[in-house]
Amino acid sequence: MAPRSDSQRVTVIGAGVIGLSIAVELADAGHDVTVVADTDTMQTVSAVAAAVWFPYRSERSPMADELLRSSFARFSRLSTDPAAGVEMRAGTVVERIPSTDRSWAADVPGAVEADPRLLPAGASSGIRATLPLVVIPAYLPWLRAQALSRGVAFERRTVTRLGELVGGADTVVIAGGIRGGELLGGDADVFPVRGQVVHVANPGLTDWIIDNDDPAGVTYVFPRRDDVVIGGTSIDGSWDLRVDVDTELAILERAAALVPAIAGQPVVGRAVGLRPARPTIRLERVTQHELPVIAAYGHGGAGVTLSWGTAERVRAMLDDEG
Ligand SMILES: Cc1cc2nc3c(=O)[nH]c(=O)nc-3n(C[C@H](O)[C@H](O)[C@H](O)COP(=O)(O)OP(=O)(O)OC[C@H]3O[C@@H](n4cnc5c(N)ncnc54)[C@H](O)[C@@H]3O)c2cc1C
Repeated sequence: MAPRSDSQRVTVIGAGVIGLSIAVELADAGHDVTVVADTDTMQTVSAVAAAVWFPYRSERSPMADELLRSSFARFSRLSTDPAAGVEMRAGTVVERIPSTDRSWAADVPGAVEADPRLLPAGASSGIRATLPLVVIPAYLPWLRAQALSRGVAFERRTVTRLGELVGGADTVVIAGGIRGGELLGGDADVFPVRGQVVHVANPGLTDWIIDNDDPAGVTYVFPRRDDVVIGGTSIDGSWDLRVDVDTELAILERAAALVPAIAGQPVVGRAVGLRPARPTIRLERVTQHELPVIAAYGHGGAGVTLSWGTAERVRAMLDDEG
């Protein structure tokens, strides 16, 4: 895009899915973007994500619904580019509690009531839907390459205080995930929700299944290309990043009960990540700092799901007030 007269120098702190999406979006809008991060993208929480478009453990509100919608539309478009690693895949969301929120399905084309005969024992209902499934090992490198091809610069370091960036940036966007509040004087509302996953070889599955209210523990099976991501756990307040062997065995057992083809498949990977949870996503201008700041963190278990909507909001904030 041609340089614009009101182009800003923007430093984005964070190279997870939120920071990278924002960087691409702002570069597309003609801004001069630098991403500063102290973790390689493939070592972030984003690299642990399963990752299907679904509003798990994140704010539900009209604003969040808008982020969901715009991200869905963007991922749908990206699914036509095989290099991006986004695939539209059919699957089932199992419901065990009659009051389960199913408002997310309102904007999903073709979402229908699941055939009760195909649901696991104990399910009260379910939804069949075709959703974006983001193959993270392909998608995150692709996203970073998209940023680089738009002229985004990358720096690998820790930002210890915002004052360091004065003179080099007109606006700072904080996309620091679980650490998002640290540079803003702390944020007591952010907390980790520990998630553990195991990857097994893909026996030829394409359909995904989510059974979040399985009484034995949250269970999901997301076939990617060569492997299948199986989860999981959802432990509020736990900072423990170690893979727990007993937890892994229990996850495999629950998943095999749900999808028998999983049984006996070789384990090819395992991971633990801390979802950056917050009662509300922090997506706003923050004043009274050394330079203009936009906060963009606290996406819980839906950072991939909400990423493009978040990036579009940040772009609008810069354009409206830049
Ligand atoms: C097991 C599991 C399964 C999940 N499944 C899904 C799913 O199916 N769908 C979905 O949408 N989401 C899913 N999620 C949630 C998703 O992974 C997160 O919401 C998302 O990754 C958050 O992205 P982020 O960019 O905000 O943070 P992160 O990926 O954590 O990135 C934070 C970045 O900020 C940088 N940083 C922070 N502070 C500083 C600083 N001071 N200086 C320099 N750099 C800094 C870090 O280095 C890093 O680059 C899952 C999460 C887990 C753990």
